[in-house]
Order: sequence, then structure tokens, then C-alpha cells
Amino acid sequence: MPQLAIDATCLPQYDKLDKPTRERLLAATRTFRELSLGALLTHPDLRIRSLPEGQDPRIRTFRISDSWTGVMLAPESGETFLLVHLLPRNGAENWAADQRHDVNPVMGTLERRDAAALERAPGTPPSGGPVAGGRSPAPASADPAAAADGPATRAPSSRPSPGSAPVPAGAAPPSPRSSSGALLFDRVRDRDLERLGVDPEIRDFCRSITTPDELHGWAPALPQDQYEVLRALAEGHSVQRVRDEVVVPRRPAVGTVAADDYDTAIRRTRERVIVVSDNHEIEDVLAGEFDAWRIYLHPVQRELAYRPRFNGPAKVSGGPGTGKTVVALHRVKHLAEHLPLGGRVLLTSFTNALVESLKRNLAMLLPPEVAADVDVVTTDKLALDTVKQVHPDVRLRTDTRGVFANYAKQNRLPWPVDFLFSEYRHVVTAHGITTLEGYLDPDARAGRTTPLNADQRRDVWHAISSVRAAMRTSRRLPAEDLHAEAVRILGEGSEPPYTNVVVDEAQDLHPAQWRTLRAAVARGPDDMFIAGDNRQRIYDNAVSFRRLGIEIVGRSFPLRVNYRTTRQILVWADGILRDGPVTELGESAPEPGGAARCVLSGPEPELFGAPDEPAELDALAERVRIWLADGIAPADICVTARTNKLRDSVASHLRARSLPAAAFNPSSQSVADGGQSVRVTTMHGVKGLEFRAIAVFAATAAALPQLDRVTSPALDENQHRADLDAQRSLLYVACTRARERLYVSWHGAPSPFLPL
Ligand SMILES: Nc1ncnc2c1ncn2[C@@H]1O[C@H](COP(=O)(O)OP(=O)(O)OP(=O)(O)O)[C@@H](O)[C@H]1O
Repeated sequence: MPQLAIDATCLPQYDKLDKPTRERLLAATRTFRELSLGALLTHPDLRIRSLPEGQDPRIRTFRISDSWTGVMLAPESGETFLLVHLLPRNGAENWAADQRHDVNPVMGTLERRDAAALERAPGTPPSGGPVAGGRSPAPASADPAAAADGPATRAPSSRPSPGSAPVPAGAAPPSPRSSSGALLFDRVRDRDLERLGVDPEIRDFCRSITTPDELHGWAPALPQDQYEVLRALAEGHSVQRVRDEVVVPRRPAVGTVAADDYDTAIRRTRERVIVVSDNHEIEDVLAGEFDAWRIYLHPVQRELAYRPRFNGPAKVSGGPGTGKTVVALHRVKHLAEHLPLGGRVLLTSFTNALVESLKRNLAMLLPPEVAADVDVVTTDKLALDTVKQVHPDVRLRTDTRGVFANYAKQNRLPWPVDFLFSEYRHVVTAHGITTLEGYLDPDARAGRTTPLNADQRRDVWHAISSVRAAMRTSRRLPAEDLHAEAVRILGEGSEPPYTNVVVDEAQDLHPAQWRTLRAAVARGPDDMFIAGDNRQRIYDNAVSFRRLGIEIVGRSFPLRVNYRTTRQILVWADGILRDGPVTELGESAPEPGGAARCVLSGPEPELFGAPDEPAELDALAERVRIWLADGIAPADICVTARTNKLRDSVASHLRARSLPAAAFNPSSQSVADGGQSVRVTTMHGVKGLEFRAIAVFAATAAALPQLDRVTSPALDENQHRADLDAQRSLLYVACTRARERLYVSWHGAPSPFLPL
């Protein structure tokens, strides 16, 4: 039976069809799936036609209506029809005659080139890709420099138009090729281009390109995967890196795809091609009623999410917006679909808000019967539930520091409460120390800068033990102790509760939480899949996976394409972290170099320093008003402030200026007034979320860093630095939630974290 596949580049055209034409197209797609090949080719309504003699015999047109035509690639082998374009009837044949579809000789993917435009080269810019504009509004344009990385034009709730994005407004038009100066690909040998899948025609063509802008201008005409190879080389990446990051993930695992095996190539090009399996799905895909991440994965993302097996814990890291959560969700899908009888998957994250968001997304990806085998809970909830099975009356305590403060006061201890609390959190529970001897071990306090002699350690241990005993008596345990107890209980059980554990936002978990996760799953293939980014660590937890028995070596994978944030915003935000190298998640080594590439491009961030808070509020209101006037929906705008108090005050000030604004609840992802208001929340509250426009309010020296949350250097210099880094990351997280617009303001002296 024939099968229909859809090339994502044709989807934006669907917007231009009126309702009856859309219905006819849907009926046609149904016919494709229901009739035999012979019946299809002779179907009286579809009127499937080949192009005139001498042109590509694999291209066929079919009738959608009197005025609209569909263009398909109909391979001679196999029965998969690929819908490549929807066009007004009189332009369809001409367009089809200009295009050529080939199987990439190395990657085995299906690519399209505008053969006519390339033939007219040199010097003539291409006529533009098949996508005649994306869905509006699309204020941040797809950056042709990165478009070929995958689904590119991602206007809010819009679909991708991979590899064929039109040249964005404002981008430099393709420059006429200059005969002077160096050529862009001088340093790359023909042999290397060939190994990277660049075919002879494109090799010749690229030899005379002089600048990256010129190459970008040709993006719509070039075969998509070859364009990505060239773009990565043009960015200065080595042949080896381009091979590893662009070619290998696309290449078949074994063998090659024959040049005439279009059927296989279509099925392998999953970044751009959707092979639809039922009518309902076709309607969703054509109508754009889905989030792109559910369907399109970058080859690297797909390879990680759907790799049949990792021989042990695996880690995916990468900067903000590189799709770590997307990969984690797809990995859960893969694991849940391959569970042994009675098996269960745990998907976990740090906060309730993150878990709620994971639940919502997972429900979009998994059918209910598969989702039933997946638990999505915070690690603290996992520990609490585990402990409650044995001690039903135990509850989670959140005021631990206060208990330490009371004890220190009552007993007139010589140490500040922050010191005591920090010893409890960052030494005793972080290292899982259970005895005085353990605490007296010379290595126990490695990294702490305040020395303690043996007598002092005994006194500190006594104080900490007393506070813990009191908390145990009250049956309200802090998270750290709850986890220790959960680990004990899990260790006594006959079998760990989970077959696989998937962790998102892993950078924020405390070692005690990791121990629970380690104990919740038996060691072995696919036991743990971990996604995170140390740039975004906003709680003061640093961990060593090795010390926790999580052996990642050889299974650590970077993601390097940012799908969320424009290049302009990311480059600026990266400046916030300028002072130190980013360390690898779960290790102390610096992360290997290689900045993320951004799919989107847009305006530079706007910065405003006001003389005082009222002036800053006025400017914020003005900014929000401009965004609304630009057509950004209120719910796509988020204002962040450092504290709950400031959040409430900003929301009421905006409302007083007749702007729709309300405090935002990150867990329910709704606003207090239940309406479509501008979201106002804390910097912590935006973690894991994204908005078209973000305003960071009061990035003021007096508020950021918030010094009452930072350990004094006199108490511990290392902890002081770690606390400052966590606040710096908080600002970074807030700024990188913005998809298209970022506005940062302050009054008086600006925060020292700002890259001004
Ligand atoms: N292959 C893809 N195609 C289209 N969109 C994608 C793809 N991968 C990720 N995205 C989109 O990019 C955005 C960021 O993805 P995601 O939240 O998974 O990134 P992340 O690395 O977990 O981000 P962060 O660490 O900043 O929270 C989301 O809107 C997601 O839908």
C-alpha cells in the first residue's frame, strides 16, 4: 500500500489554502493511503501527472483543486510518496522543473537543491526557497546560518521550515562573488569535502564563495545537509568536528543508501520528513496542531533519545535551549516503550514546577497506556514516598536553617548559624557522613576554607547530631535527611523500584538526592539518563558523579544547537558567565569548548539604567506596552524580579498603568487572575520555561547578588564563590528564557554580573 510522507518545508503553504482547499488536500492524502499504487496513478480526481519529457521522472504533480497543485516525489522504487510542495496551479510545474532531489552520497538523506538557480551561478542569487514566508507573527527570523541545523523558523506555536528558510529581513543579500580576496573554503581539500558528503557540483560551486554571508544567501538553493556541512566549515570548525557533529549522526549505522534508493532516503530524513501513519496525524501535521519538538529532532538528539541501549548511565549536557529536556522526554518514550513486564520508568527533576511541566509535555508524547508506566515526581517526593512506606507519619521540613538557628542561640554556640548549616549541608549530608569518625577524617572537609581542629570538629558534630535528633523526634525531616533514610530503606528492599531513571535539570540536585536516585534503580544498561547544564546551576549543589557511583565515562554527549534563543540574546547572556570556565556536569573539569549555534536571529537585547525605581518602573511599563503593540500576546511576555515581594509590587505597578499583568504561578503555569495577562514572576520561577519576550527588572547592584543569600567569605571562601556563582547563574537563566526579545533594567548601580 502506498504511504504518504510530508516534507516539512511545504507546510507553511498550508496556511495559504482556504478551508475547502484544505479539506480537499486532506481527502487527497487519505486517498493516497487507501488505494493501491495502480488505482492511485489512474485516479480521475487526483490526476497524477509526470513532468514533461526530459525532466525528472520521479516528480509528479497532483490536483488538489482547480487552483492548487501538490508536487510529490514519487520514487520508482518503493511506495512512499513525498509531498514536497503545495503551489498555485500555474506555478507548480515550473517550480518542480527547477528542483532536483538526490540521495546524499555519504549521509544517505534526501536533499533538494534549486538546480536552476545553481546553474545560473555564479553571481546570481537564488530565487528563494520553496517556503514563501513562515507563519506570522515571526519577529525573530530563522537564521539561515543555522537553519539547516533542523527545524528553523520557530515562531511561537509555529512549525519549522527546515533548511529552506527565506533570507531573513535585514540579512545581507548574497554578495556578488568577488574575484579578489581569500575564498571561504580554500583551506578545505576536495577529498575532505567528498568525505563530508559534499557532491561534485556543490564542491565546484562552493569553491568561489568568499564570505559566510554569501554562503547563507545561497542556503535556500543548496542541498540541506550539504549546506549544513559548509556552514559548519565556514564557522571555522575542523573537518573532524564537522564529520562528528554533522555527518556521522546522519549517516546510516551500517552500509550506505544507494543513490537511487529514494524510498529509504525519505524514511531516513527524519529531521525534515514526517512519515504519517494515520489520518488524524496528517491533519495535525498539516494544520500545525503540534509542537515541533514532538516530531522533529535534530539527528544528534534523535540518536541519543532513541539509541537502543547505553551500557550504563549516560549524560546529555549543553547550554540553554539546546533541547536537553526534549531529548530526556523522548528518551522516556523510548524506555517506556521497551520496558520489561512490570518495569517502571522514573522521570524526575528538581522542583514541583519543573515536574509539572514535564508531566504536561510527556502527556503530549506518550499514549496514556504507556505513560501509565512512568512516574514523574521530584526527587524529594520520591524520597518522601519511600520513607512514608515505612514511617507513614514523616513529613518534609523546609525550615531547617531556622532549627539550626534556634539551637545555636539556645546553646550559645560560638559559630554563626550559616557556618553550622553549611557544615550540615555541604559536608555531612553531601558526603553522606554518618559517624564522628567520618567527620574527623582529614578528607571529610576537603575544599572548606575555615579550618577546624579535632576538638572543634567534635563540637560541631555534636551540635549537628543534636539538631538532627530533634528533627527526627519531631517526625519532620529536612530533604537531606529524608534522602539518607530513603537510601537506607531502598537498600533493604529486595529490588529497586525503577528499571530506568531519567533526570532533567540535573545540575541542581544535591548529592543526597543523587544517592536516592542511584539506589532507586539497579546498576546496568540504561539505568540512568541525565540531562543538565552547569551554567544554569542556581542552587549551591556541586556533585561528582564518580563519587556517587554514577560512572558516565564514555557516555557523555554535548548538544550544541540552540532552538530557543536568538543569537543576539545568547551571545549577550553568555557574557554574564564571562568570569570563569563552565564545568562539566557532575565533574570538576571544564566543559569542552564549542559554543552553541542558534537557529534564530533577532534584535539585540535592550538595556536600561534608571536613576531610581519609579523611573525604572515607568520604563518597564513603556517597554511592555511596545511589545504588546508589536503583536506579542500578553501571555508570551514575562517580567522577572528577584524576590516575591518585588514581583507583587511590579505586577501591581503595571496594572496601575493599565497594563494586563498578574503574578505567575510556575507550577500551574497560570496567572493569578486566570487570564491572558503579562506574567510577572521571580527569577527562580522562570526556570525551565520560555517566553517570546522577557524583561529582567531590577538587575541592580543592591539586589543581585542578594547578599543575605551569600555565605560570607570570612566563613568560607569557596562557599562564598559558589553562592555568588549560583546567583550569577540565576540571572543567566532568566535572560536565556527569552526567545526573541530581552530587556534588562536596573536603577542606581547595575549588578556586577551584567556584561556592560
Ligand atoms: N529538534 C527540535 N526542533 C524544534 N524545536 C526544538 C528542538 N529541540 C528543542 N526544541 C525547542 O527548543 C526549546 C528548548 O528546548 P528544551 O527546553 O528541551 O531545551 P533545554 O536544553 O532543556 O533548555 P534549558 O536548559 O534552557 O531549560 C523548546 O521550545 C523546544 O521545543
